Amino acid sequence: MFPTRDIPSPSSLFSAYASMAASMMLVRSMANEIIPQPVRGFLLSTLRYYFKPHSDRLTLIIEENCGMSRNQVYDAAEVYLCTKISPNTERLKISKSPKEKNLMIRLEKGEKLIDLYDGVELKWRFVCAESEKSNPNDSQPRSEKRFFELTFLKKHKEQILNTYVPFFLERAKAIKDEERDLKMYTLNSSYAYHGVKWESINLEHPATFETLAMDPELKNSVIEDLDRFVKRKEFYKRVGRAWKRGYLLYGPPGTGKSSLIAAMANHLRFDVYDLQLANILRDSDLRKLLLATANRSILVIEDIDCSVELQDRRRVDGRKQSDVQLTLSGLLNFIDGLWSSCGDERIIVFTTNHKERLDPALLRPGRMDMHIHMSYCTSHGFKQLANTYLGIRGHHSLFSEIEGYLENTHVTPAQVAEELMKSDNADVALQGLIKLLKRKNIEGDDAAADAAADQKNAGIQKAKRQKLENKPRKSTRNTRAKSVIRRRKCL
Ligand SMILES: Nc1ncnc2c1ncn2[C@@H]1O[C@H](COP(=O)(O)OP(=O)(O)OP(=O)(O)O)[C@@H](O)[C@H]1O
Ligand SMILES: [Mg+2]
Repeated sequence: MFPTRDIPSPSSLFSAYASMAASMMLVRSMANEIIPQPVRGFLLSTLRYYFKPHSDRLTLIIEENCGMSRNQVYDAAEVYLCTKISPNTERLKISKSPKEKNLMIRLEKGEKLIDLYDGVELKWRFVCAESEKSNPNDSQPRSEKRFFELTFLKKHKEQILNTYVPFFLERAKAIKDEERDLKMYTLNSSYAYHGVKWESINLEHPATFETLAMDPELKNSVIEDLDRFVKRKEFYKRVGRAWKRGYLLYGPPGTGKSSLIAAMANHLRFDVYDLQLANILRDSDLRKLLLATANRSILVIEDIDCSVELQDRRRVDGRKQSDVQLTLSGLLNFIDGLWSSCGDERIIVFTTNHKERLDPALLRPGRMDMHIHMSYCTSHGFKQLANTYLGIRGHHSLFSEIEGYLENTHVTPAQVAEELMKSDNADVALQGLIKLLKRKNIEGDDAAADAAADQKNAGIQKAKRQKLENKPRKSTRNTRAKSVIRRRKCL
């Protein structure tokens, strides 16, 4: 049952209203006489403010521009809200420019949506309003003012401003990173004449951690290491270290070092700077180049064992010796010192085919955080490649033969991948691989026999040399003695 109330008659309502209006007029005329005008105005506006019904909601207006520049909160909201589109949304805008990979989806004007954050309900509305013309005779069309309205209960104001807004700014950044093309920067070819410059192209390397054939434990530890690194901004700040991480990738050619770098870049959505040291002459140029690199990037120095043989370069390129002033210690000191503290989220990767040839300065503990060995193809690596290239997920009758060969044959993942690409027919491709493995196996045996023979020969040669070294010394002494005698005789 609904509670019943006495409903006043229209005539009683009218007389109550008339008497209230009369008393208001009386108060006003008395006030007009007693209270001076400025004070009266102030009192009236204060009374109006306090007796106006107040909403328990707060609305934030997020305009497209702030002064001359774009409002980052607006741009972030636009991107973030695309992920919140509900089945109730009726109108959306879609677009795609030639340079973009994906469709861009945005709210249409007047559309509303609801977001939930930590149990708080947030109402969003996208508004496009035509701005007023300052001069009504102006023939220019009215400009459109776009903004978002974000409405929520006032009691959540602190939470929304301090955590929700930073949260969607961060989310939008991640979404944009995901959408944008990765870049690969290389040194421009006319470097010597036009000074230090990076040139970029889109990095469209398809390598990912899923397609990379490598020891699964090692692969997981690299992924975990990268993920931990990007999450540790506060940690690096707290312990007073530059937010950088160094990886040394070593292994024979064709074992996937460059592919691993591409997989890292694709995983983190970081740009890559490929620093070809052979093109740089001076430490000062190197510094300029390094300072021109952006945050959230991977600096790659490939074949470090070859590129730092600076003395040899002097002879090769024929430049004056004074022109060539790039040193490994200059590079390492700068990377460890100034450069890494000038930016955030820096990753440095060195690669080499010969770890044993590297300068000990590079291998010193603390210099490269992780040493990653990229090995010849293992049975696990082969299965990964068979899955990627031939789509074989489970077992295949030729696998055991192949795995048997792989145990004692040195074949790189690049060579295996090349064989597997030769036919769409899995049997044909795998037979081709077996042939290669057999050949390699024989070559390997021959090579081992050759190596053993070489070793034996080397032993014999060494013994002979030692013998000869002993003889000449005597003979030299004899010759010298004879020549002295001869000279004396002459005298
Ligand atoms: N571990 C791997 N997993 C998957 N594919 C691989 C792997 N290693 C090599 N490949 C294939 O071989 C090609 C060459 O490999 P990559 O350039 O990564 O080798 P690398 O170790 O960098 O060789 P280099 O020492 O000569 O620079 C790659 O494009 C890829 O197709
Ligand atoms: Mg490489």
